[in-house]
Amino acid sequence: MFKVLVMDGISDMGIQMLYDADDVAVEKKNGLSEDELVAIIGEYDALLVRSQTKVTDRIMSASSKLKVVGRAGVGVDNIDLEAATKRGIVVINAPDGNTIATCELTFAMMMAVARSIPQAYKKTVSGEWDRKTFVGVELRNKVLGVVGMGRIGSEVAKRAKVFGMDVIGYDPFLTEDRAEKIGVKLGSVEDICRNADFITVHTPLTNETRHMIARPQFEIMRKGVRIINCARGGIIDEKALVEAIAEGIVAGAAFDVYEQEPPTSDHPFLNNPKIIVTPHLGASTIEAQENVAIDVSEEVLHILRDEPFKNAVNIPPVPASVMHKLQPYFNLGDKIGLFLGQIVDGAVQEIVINFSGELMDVDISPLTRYIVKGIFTNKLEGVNIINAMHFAKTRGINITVQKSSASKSFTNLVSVTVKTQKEEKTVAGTLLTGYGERIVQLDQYPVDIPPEGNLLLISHNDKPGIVGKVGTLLGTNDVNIATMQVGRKVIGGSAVMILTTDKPASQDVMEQLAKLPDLTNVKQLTI
Ligand SMILES: NC(=O)c1ccc[n+]([C@@H]2O[C@H](COP(=O)([O-])OP(=O)(O)OC[C@H]3O[C@@H](n4cnc5c(N)ncnc54)[C@H](O)[C@@H]3O)[C@@H](O)[C@H]2O)c1
Ligand SMILES: O=C(O)[C@H](O)COP(=O)(O)O
Repeated sequence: MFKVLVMDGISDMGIQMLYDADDVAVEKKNGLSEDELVAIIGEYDALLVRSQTKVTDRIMSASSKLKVVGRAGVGVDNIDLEAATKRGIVVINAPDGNTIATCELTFAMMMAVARSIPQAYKKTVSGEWDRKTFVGVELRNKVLGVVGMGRIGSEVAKRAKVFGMDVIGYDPFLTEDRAEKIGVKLGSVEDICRNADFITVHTPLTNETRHMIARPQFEIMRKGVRIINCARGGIIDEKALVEAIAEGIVAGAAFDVYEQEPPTSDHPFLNNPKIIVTPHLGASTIEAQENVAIDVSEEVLHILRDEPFKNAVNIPPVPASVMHKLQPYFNLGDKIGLFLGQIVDGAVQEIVINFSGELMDVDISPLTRYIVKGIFTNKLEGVNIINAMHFAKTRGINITVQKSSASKSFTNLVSVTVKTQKEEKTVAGTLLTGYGERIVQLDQYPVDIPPEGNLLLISHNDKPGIVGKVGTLLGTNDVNIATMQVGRKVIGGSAVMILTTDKPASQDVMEQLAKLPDLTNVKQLTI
C-alpha cells in the first residue's frame, strides 16, 4: 500500500482518484513546519504540495521511501530540485491546469488598475460617494507589453486583442510565426518599456528575470504606465516600482505575488493607494484547483506504480513522438546495463554507448538514462532514471554517446562498453519484432540470449567436453538449465557459454564451477 501525504489544502475533488485507488492510502495535513514534516515524511511514498510547503533537502533526506513530490500548480521554486534529483525523487508539476485562472486574474487586475475598482469599492463601503477621484482609462487602443509569452502570457495576449489592445510580446522562445498567429508584435523588453501603457510579466523567477523590470526600465517607460505582476515576486523590483509611482512615472500597479510571501505588515505596497494587492490568488479558482489536483494525482499514480509518466520537472521532457519510438527500448537499455553492471570488475570510469539502426534520428538521451541506471543498479543504492546521470557525473564517470548508421545484421542495435581501471566489457542488444529483447553480442562473441532471470556466464577455452562437464555439475546440484548459448571467435580459442537456469546456483556450486579445468571465469547474474 502506497502512502500519500497531501498538504496545502489541495482540492479533494481533484485527488478523488487517489482516494479511489486500492493501492493508495491518502492522508491530508496542513501547515506543518519543516521539523514536523521531517518527523513524519519517512512513512510516505508521495508528497503533494502547492506553493506553501517548502520541500527542503532536510525533508527529503529524512525519507527513504519518498518516490515523488507532486506540485499541484506550475512553479516549483518551493521544492529543492537538486536535492530531489540527487536522491532519485521525481518532481512533477501540473503546468496546464491553472493557466486560464491566472490569465483571468491578470485581466481582472488590469481592469481593476485601469478603473481603480478596489479603491473605489473601499471608499464607497465606507460611506463616501466619490465620483470625481476615480476617472480611469480604457484598454481599447492601448498598448499592452507582455513579458513572457508562455502559457499564461499568450492567453493574456489573446484576450487583450479582443479588447482592442495592441500587444507587444517578448519571450526568447517566441517565434515570428507564433507571434503573428496570436496577433502580437515581437519586441524587446526595451521596446515594451518605451511603448506600453500596460505591462504584465509572465516569466518564471530566474537569475535572468530577477529585477528585469527595475530602475533603468522604469526610467524609459511612458508616463502613466500601469504594471501588473501575477507571475512571481521579484521579477519587478518592488522598491523601484514604489519610487516610480512616487515620481509619477507609473500610474498604478496590481500585484498578486511578492518578493517575500506573505509580505510583512510594513511592506510599502500595503499602504500605497496606487497599488492593488491580492494574496497569491492566481490559481485559486475551483476549476484550476481541480485541474491541477487531477493532473498531479494521475502522474503520482503512474510513478508509484512504475508506469510511464510525463511532466517530470527534474528530467528533461520527452516529446510524445520520441517517447513512442523509444519506449520499447527502455527495458532493453535497462537490461543491457544490468548485464554489464554485474559482469564488469572494478570501478566504472567510462561508459560508451552506441546506437545504430532505426534509432539514428531520435533523441536517445532518455534511453541513455535507463542504460546508466542499469549499470549502477547493483552497485549503488537508490539509483533510478532520475538520478542515474547525476550519480555518474558526481563520480567523474565519462559518458559518451555515439550513433552510427544501420548495423549490418540488425535493424536496431544498442551497444554499450563499460571501461573500468581493470578491464573493458561490451554488451550489445537488439529488439526483435515479435521476440522482444535479445543480447546479441558479449565482448567479441556473437550470442543470442533473452536477458531474463538467472544467467550463468562462463568464459572457457574452446575444447571438447566442457559443456558436458558444466551440465553434469549443475544437474548433480539440482540446477536445471533452461537455455544454453555458446560463442567463440575461432575454433580452439577462448569461448563463452551463457546459461539461463531455473533457479540461481548456490555459492557452493559457483565455487565448484570455478574449479572445473579450462573454465577461466564464472559469473552469475540476475536480470
Ligand atoms: N499567481 C499565481 O498564482 C500563478 C499561477 C500560475 C503560474 N504562475 C506563474 O506565472 C508564470 C508563468 O507561468 P506559465 O504557466 O505561463 O509558464 P510558461 O513556462 O508557460 O511560460 C513562461 C515563459 O517565460 C519565458 N521566459 C523565461 N525567461 C524569460 C526571460 N528572461 N524573458 C522573457 N521571457 C522569459 C519562457 O520562455 C516561457 O515562454 C510562472 O512564474 C508561474 O510560476 C503564477
Ligand atoms: O505556480 C503556481 O502554480 C502558482 O503560483 C499557484 O500557486 P498555488 O498553488 O500555491 O496557488
